[in-house]
Order: sequence, then C-alpha cells, then structure tokens
Amino acid sequence: MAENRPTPPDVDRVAASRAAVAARRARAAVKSQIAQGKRSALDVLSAATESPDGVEGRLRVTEFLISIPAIGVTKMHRIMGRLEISPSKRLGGLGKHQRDRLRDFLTTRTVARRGDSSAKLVVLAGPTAVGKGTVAAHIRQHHPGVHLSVSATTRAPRPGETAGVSYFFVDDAEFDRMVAAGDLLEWATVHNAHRYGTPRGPVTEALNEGHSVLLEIDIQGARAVRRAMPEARLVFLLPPSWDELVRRLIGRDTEAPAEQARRLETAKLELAAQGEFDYRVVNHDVGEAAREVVDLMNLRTAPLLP
Ligand SMILES: Nc1ncnc2c1ncn2[C@@H]1O[C@H](COP(=O)(O)OP(=O)(O)OP(=O)(O)O)[C@@H](O)[C@H]1O
Ligand SMILES: Nc1nc2c(ncn2[C@@H]2O[C@H](COP(=O)(O)O)[C@@H](O)[C@H]2O)c(=O)[nH]1
Repeated sequence: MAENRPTPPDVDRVAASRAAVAARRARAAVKSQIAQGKRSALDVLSAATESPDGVEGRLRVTEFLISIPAIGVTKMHRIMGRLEISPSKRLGGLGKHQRDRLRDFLTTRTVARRGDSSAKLVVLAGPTAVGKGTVAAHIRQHHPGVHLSVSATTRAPRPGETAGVSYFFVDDAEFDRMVAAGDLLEWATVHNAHRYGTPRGPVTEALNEGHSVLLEIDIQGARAVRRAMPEARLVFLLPPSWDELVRRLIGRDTEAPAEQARRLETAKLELAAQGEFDYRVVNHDVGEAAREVVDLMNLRTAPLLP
C-alpha cells in the first residue's frame, strides 16, 4: 500500500499537468469566443498586451489568427509572413513593432469586414510635383468628411505652411523618438533628404470611428502601408505628361535647381512603380482629380487597374 502513495515529485507532476490542462482549456475558450464573434480579436490582443502571462498572452499567434472567422491555415501563414512574425511566437511575446503591425492588420480588416463603405484607408502617392499636396488640400477644403492624415517631417516649413496642418515639423531627435516608440505607421527618407512619417494613432482612431482616411505620402510609404494594412487602397496620381511634370516642379519654385534635378531622377523611378497601385488618376484638373480620389474612397466609380 505504502509504495502506491504518490511521492512529492509525483504530486508536483500531477499538479503541473492539471494546470497545463486548465490553461489549454482556457485558451480553447478564448479561441472559441473569437470564432463565435463573442469577443473581438483586437480585444484579445489588448488583453495579451496588458498581461503577457495571462491566458490571452499565452495564445500562439498562429492559433489566434486561425480562430478568426474566414482565416484558414494558408491565409494565416501568408499573414504571419507579411507581418514578419515567427510561427513560434505567442501573443504576449510579441515585440512592440510586431504587435503594432498585428493591431494595424486587425483594425483595417475589422473596418473592411463590417461593410462600412464610408470608412476606407486610401493612399495617394505619385511623383514629385504631380500635385498630390494640391489635390489633398482641395479635398481638405471641399470634402470635410475625409480625414487627412498630417505627417511628421524633419524638413523646415515652407512659406505659407502651418505647423499641425501642413505637417508636424519635428527635429531629428523627436523623429527618432517617434520611430523607436512605434508611433509611426510608416516612415521614409524622401528624395535622399528629409524624413517623413505617418502618425499611427490618428489613423487607427479615425478608421475605428468609421471615418475615411487619406494619406498623401511617397511611394516607399505606400509600399509600407500595403504591407501593414493590406485592405488599404493605393492610388497613383499621374501627370498629363512628363513635360508638364517638369513645368510644375520648376514653376513651383520651392527647390533649388540641384534639388529639382534630384527629384526628377526619383520621379522616373516612381513613375515606373505605378503598376503596383490599385488605381491611377491623371491630374489634369485639381477639382476633377480630387473628386476621383474621393470617389475611390467609397470605391464607386473609378475603374480598377487590370
Ligand atoms: N492640375 C494641375 N494643373 C496645373 N498645375 C497644378 C495642378 N496640380 C498641381 N499643380 C501645381 O503643380 C505644382 C506642384 O504641386 P504640389 O506641390 O501639390 O505637388 P506634390 O505632388 O505635392 O509635390 P511633392 O511630392 O514634391 O511635394 C504646384 O505649383 C501646383 O500649384
Ligand atoms: N513616406 C512618407 N512620405 C511622405 C509623408 N508625408 C509626405 N510625404 C512625401 O514626401 C514628399 C515630399 O514632400 P514635400 O512636402 O517636402 O514636398 C512628397 O512625395 C510627399 O508625398 C509621410 O508621412 N510618409
């Protein structure tokens, strides 16, 4: 009889295995809440962030994604690759940038799937001097329903530009801080000169509140948004011709000749990237181009690229 009594190590093992079973059941319950729509994936991610060793924090990212309706194994692997998260990671073990990418992905997916046709993330990009800023300013003035993201930049203000409206003008140290804190949805060094970035918070907040958001950014930024938020619509603004683009750049008279030449070199590469975009809009007339872009925010009239 005495030799059948559990020894202390046996008792520990039994307790550990009971705890493991209970933890597995708790994780299965969370997954089924997500699958049945009783709990949002964003809510589970927030709980995992707050308490990395809690039930949600112990969920593997792979099982978390698969429990989301309409995400199967193939799609899950594609998403993991795009978000650059290794399959062994648990929600609570994600680095800040990985967590930000996952949250951005879930936010745009949620907005897109709730069928709110008025809430779209649209990226307007195109070569230098094509008129992105002019078209964006026209949209700000005539289409108040569109939320225009205000970028941060390390370049100095130009005459007529207003801090907090045209850009948030910051120094290098502040830009470094924003990058390190994960405050930027994307950022890039543009024309080999200054850094520009999209503040993350206002974009996700506006989308969650059901507003359309327009980002007027360069092509590197557009590519980064596509990676972070695949539901975003990418619009490429084209000049009526190369000569007109050159005329606009020189006519704007905001860059010295050397900088103009550098921007035109970049413009050739940027024009070659137009095929990566979902839509193209030719900027013959500012009002018409602005209307086309706004139409695209509701995905109504403009044709999809082949
Ligand atoms: N449809 C248009 N017809 C004629 N001129 C235009 C048109 N759109 C913009 N412009 C002019 O072209 C010049 C460049 O426009 P803008 O500064 O908006 O370009 P951008 O694409 O924002 O440039 P960058 O990327 O270098 O900041 C400006 O002088 C602007 O007034
Ligand atoms: N990647 C990003 N590019 C941005 C952002 N904000 C603006 N831009 C682009 O920078 C160039 C130059 O702008 P300028 O005002 O100095 O002429 C232009 O192509 C903008 O679209 C941003 O947040 N991210």
